[in-house]
Amino acid sequence: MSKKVIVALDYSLQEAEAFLQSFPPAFIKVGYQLFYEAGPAWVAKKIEEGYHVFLDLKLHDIPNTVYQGVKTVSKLGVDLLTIHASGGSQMIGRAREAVEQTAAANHRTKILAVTQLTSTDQAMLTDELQIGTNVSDSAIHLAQLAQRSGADGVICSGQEVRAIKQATSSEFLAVTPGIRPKEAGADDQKRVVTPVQAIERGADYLVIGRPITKAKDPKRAYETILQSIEEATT
Ligand SMILES: O=c1ccn([C@@H]2O[C@H](COP(=O)(O)O)[C@@H](O)[C@H]2O)c(=O)[nH]1
Repeated sequence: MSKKVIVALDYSLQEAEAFLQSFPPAFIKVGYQLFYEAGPAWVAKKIEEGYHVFLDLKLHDIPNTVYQGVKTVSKLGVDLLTIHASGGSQMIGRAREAVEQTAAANHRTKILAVTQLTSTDQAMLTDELQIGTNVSDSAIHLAQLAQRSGADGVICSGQEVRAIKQATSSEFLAVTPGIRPKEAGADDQKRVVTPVQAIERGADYLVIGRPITKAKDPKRAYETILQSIEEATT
């Protein structure tokens, strides 16, 4: 069960190392802040040490540029890598081609396509971005596009995970950030659910950052979340 919760290490390199010394989760997410400072060699070292790594680079560019970038980073052996679904079918297809080409005998990086960021709400989609669809409908549409184009799964809010599983398939991965235990504040997240809600709606992995990393006792916060999931599923 502990592999279900991916801890987002939105930290400097020094902070990340200190965190992992005090409490090593099985699955870690490396985003811009840590990757830009620590670099690919650090990620490769963590994989060698036994961590499962989700590299959250949210690539979004022309198909060839994404292909070249994915080819380079997937050689590291990360489990999960993000691109944006809104990059379109060709871009997603090229990302899939890249991970197929760099796959080892027993390992292939899985491509996850970001649907609508969990920090986006309806008002932002309509008023700022001038996209005239419902935010959940848009996430479902992008998930179907991602599946058709070769992604292994999506990043979505727990609010849409059930509908996305129905519109795609149970094997198509749904990875959900925007997770907030009841007692935690939402911060900049808009489409949030609790850990138990995400699991009950069918999420394959939960991505959790600040409710763990900013807690007074991160290990305890992590274990409390795992326990709540365990209790809800047994
Ligand atoms: O739609 C998305 C895509 C990615 N994220 C990432 O997940 C974590 C969430 O951190 P919290 O501190 O638990 O809010 C963060 O690293 C984001 O970059 C997301 O939140 N939403």
